[in-house]
Amino acid sequence: MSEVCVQVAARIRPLLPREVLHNHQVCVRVVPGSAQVMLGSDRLFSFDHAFGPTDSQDEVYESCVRPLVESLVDGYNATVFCYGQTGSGKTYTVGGGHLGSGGYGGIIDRVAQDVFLLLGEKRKNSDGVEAKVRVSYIELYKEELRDLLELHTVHKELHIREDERGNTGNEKTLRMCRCL
Ligand SMILES: Nc1ncnc2c1ncn2[C@@H]1O[C@H](COP(=O)(O)OP(=O)(O)OP(=O)(O)O)[C@@H](O)[C@H]1O
Repeated sequence: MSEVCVQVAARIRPLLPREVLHNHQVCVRVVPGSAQVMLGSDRLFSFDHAFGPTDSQDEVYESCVRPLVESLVDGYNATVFCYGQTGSGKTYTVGGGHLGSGGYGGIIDRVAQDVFLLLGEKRKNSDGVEAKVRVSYIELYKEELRDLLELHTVHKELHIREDERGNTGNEKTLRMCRCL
């Protein structure tokens, strides 16, 4: 991983069948062999990584996310933030299908697999290493938070808070932080 703390990757998804059907045209391309994206014929934008319609979930993960997971098990914080207009491919990239289903697995599946793999290696190679893995999966939609791991509390109001130690989370995760 380079020394830069924040990296930005652009991903261009393929046209969807219904877009092809409606004769939509491709208007944005990755400049071959570069991390630049050309909008129309003359507007060039540079990124740390640029992925085109044929680039796989694996390529996105290996270049952008795996190095972060490696840092994570060394004790660093890492965030992957996906941004884009509706239908641009955020869910596909982050959630995707399952890893087993023909390699379409998105970032979440791959991170989950690698976190345990790398922690296992760490435990094997160094004595006394202990790790706790906690997961929360919260949707923020129009100012409302929903706990996606507790579907029966879907309509329950959750609040993001900061505790006296500077931990940020909802009431439940903060309680867990206090227990650690
Ligand atoms: N790289 C890709 N390769 C193939 N299909 C893709 C790719 N990215 C997205 N798609 C398809 O494009 C459609 C829209 O993608 P997706 O649902 O991920 O968008 P989104 O940004 O999450 O939209 P929203 O903000 O509305 O939830 C889906 O049918 C998805 O399968």
